[in-house]
This record gives sequence, C-alpha cells and structure tokens, in this order.
Amino acid sequence: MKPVVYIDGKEGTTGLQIFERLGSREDIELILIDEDKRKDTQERKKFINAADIVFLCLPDAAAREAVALCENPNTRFIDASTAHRTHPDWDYGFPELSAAHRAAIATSKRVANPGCHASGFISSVYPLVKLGIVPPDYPLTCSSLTGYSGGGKKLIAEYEDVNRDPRHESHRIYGLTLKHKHLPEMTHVCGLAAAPVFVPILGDFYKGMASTVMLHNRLLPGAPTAQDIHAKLADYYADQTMVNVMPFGGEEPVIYSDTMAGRDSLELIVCGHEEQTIVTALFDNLGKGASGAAVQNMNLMLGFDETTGLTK
Ligand SMILES: NC(=O)C1=CN([C@@H]2O[C@H](COP(=O)(O)OP(=O)(O)OC[C@H]3O[C@@H](n4cnc5c(N)ncnc54)[C@H](OP(=O)(O)O)[C@@H]3O)[C@@H](O)[C@H]2O)C=CC1
Ligand SMILES: CC(=O)N[C@@H](CCC(=O)OP(=O)(O)O)C(=O)O
Repeated sequence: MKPVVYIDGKEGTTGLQIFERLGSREDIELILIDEDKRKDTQERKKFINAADIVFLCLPDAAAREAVALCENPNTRFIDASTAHRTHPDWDYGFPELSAAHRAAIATSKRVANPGCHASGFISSVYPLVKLGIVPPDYPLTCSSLTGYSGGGKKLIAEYEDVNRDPRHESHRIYGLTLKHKHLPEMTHVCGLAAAPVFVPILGDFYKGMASTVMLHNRLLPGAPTAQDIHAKLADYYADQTMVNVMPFGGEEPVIYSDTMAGRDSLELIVCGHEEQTIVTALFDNLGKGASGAAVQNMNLMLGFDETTGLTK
C-alpha cells in the first residue's frame, strides 16, 4: 500500500510548491480535499486522520488546530509554520545538521520544518558552534536577503499589484523591532546564549535567499582564518547532497540572492581573510527554505531516497 499524503493549505504558496513536487509521484497516494471544503474543519479532520503524512502549510494558529484535530496515532505531521519549531515534542527538520537530526526525523511523528531565514543562519552557525569554532556566547550578527514569496500570498499580491507603492523597487529592511519570528529557533537549535542581531531585507524578486553571518576571527578561540573556517565547514558537509560548501571565496566576486531560485539545495559560500569571515547561505526560500525541505523530510520519514522529486 502506498503511503497516503495530505497537504493542508495546498492553495497557499508553500502548499502549492509541495503539490508541484508531489503531484506526479507514483510512490505515494496524494489525497485532495474539495476546493470549497478546504477550510471546513470537519472535512479537514477526515483528511488528516486518513493520512500517513500531513503537510501543514497554514498560519500558525491553523497549524496548531490541525494537530489538535488528529486522533489517528499513525498520522505523521510535517509543519511548515512557526508553531512547533522549538517545541520539545517536535523534531527539527534539518537532516544535514547531524546524524542525530537525520535519525530523529526518519522515525518522527512530528517534524517542524525550518523557517527560511532560520535555515540560512542555522546551516552556517550550527556546525560552527558544534565544532567549537564559534562559542555559544559569541555576539553573532546576520543579514538575510529574501524574495517576496517568503511573505506568502499577501506579500506576493502587494508586490505584484500594478498600483503598488513605487518604493517597492528598492530593497527594504524589515524586522526593525529586532524580534523576528525566526530568532527563537535560531537560538534554540544552535544552542546560543543569546539571539543574534538579525537584519532581514526584502527585495523586488519572487524567490531566492542569501543569509550572511559575520565573524571577527580574532574574537574566536585560536583566531582561525577565513580559509580555516571554510575547510572545517567543507569537511562538515562533505557527505551531504542538499547542502554544499562552495570553493573558498565563491565562484564570482559578487553573490546574487536569487542564484538558487528553483532549486532545493543550499550552497554555503565562505569569504574573508585573516581578520574577518562571512558565511553566506544561498538557497531558494521556497526550496530548502520551505517546500523542498518539507518534501526532503517526507522522503526521509517514508524511507525513500531523500532527494526523490527534488532539484539539486
Ligand atoms: N512562503 C515562504 O517562503 C515560507 C512560508 N512558511 C510558512 O508556511 C506557512 C504557509 O505559508 P505560505 O504558504 O507562505 O502562506 P500563504 O498565505 O501563501 O498560504 C496559506 C494558506 O493557508 C490557507 N488557510 C488559512 N487558514 C486556513 C484554515 N483554517 N484551514 C485551511 N486553510 C487555511 C490560506 O487560505 P487562502 O488561500 O484562502 O488565504 C492559504 O491558502 C506559514 O506558516 C508560513 O509562515 C515557511 C517557510 C517559508
Ligand atoms: C519576506 C517575509 O516576510 N518572510 C517571512 C518569513 C517566511 C518564513 O520562513 O516563514 P515562517 O517562518 O513563517 O515559516 C518573514 O520574514 O516573516
């Protein structure tokens, strides 16, 4: 029997991208709710309880509600929302972080899919902390450029409106309260003593993300050079397929934030010299930042090849 899969929130940005990746697969049975009942709680409850895997592509409150509707002990969730990312009963869905993360996801009934900006930050910082290169109390800073699809249907409509504010042509800094909703998972997953100073920046392009972490090498134990840090990260991710460390300094003297649009893998680019290092995670906010990562987690949970249906 094929595993039964349901996407709750299929008409949203993340849901549609998951559907795109699963629609033609013959190794699963995708069950589809009637369009006019997609927000009907009783109907959603039936679908949730009939599925082996449920993707939640919903606002946080609706994601919590969906989990509460589940009475089937065999139903397994992959939640794309922020609702459960630091919840102790949920496993964080970033398999490349460690063998323990991958093993936990494979058998988990509750997987929290990482936030997009958080994926960029954590892909750099988790291994650096684990390897002892960055102490947990180091004062980290990060800027993160994103395409507007990261804000879902509402932000897409705002950016694609013919009568939009003409200032949307320029990049805009947001998260000015310094309380961005991804900070708890960045801090928790990396085991940091304090949240990083985090500056998200929204650009006038549909999808793509470049999250840059900045380091003063002399403040790190043993004062490693940027090349040393590159070598450690390259070694850490050497066996991974969907996270790749690029040659030192990257392939060009500049980094375009939409380079990975349409792909499900993530590239890390390390630049710098003796004094300073930057590590940039380059990926698609809808790929490794959301739907691609969610499908990778599903593959792992069902025992399929992790990259089935994904674009490297
Ligand atoms: N966009 C991105 O890059 C990323 C998004 N996420 C997260 O994924 C989740 C979904 O985001 P995104 O796809 O961008 O958001 P969208 O707004 O594009 O989609 C959300 C979908 O959920 C539907 N919905 C809302 N309430 C309910 C309900 N009670 N029952 C059923 N369906 C409901 C909406 O319906 P309607 O169409 O009528 O509005 C919409 O189709 C969010 O939690 C978001 O934070 C995570 C990582 C990245
Ligand atoms: C451009 C934009 O607004 N992006 C969203 C993050 C999108 C994302 O990762 O969503 P969740 O954490 O909700 O899953 C933001 O910065 O709040």
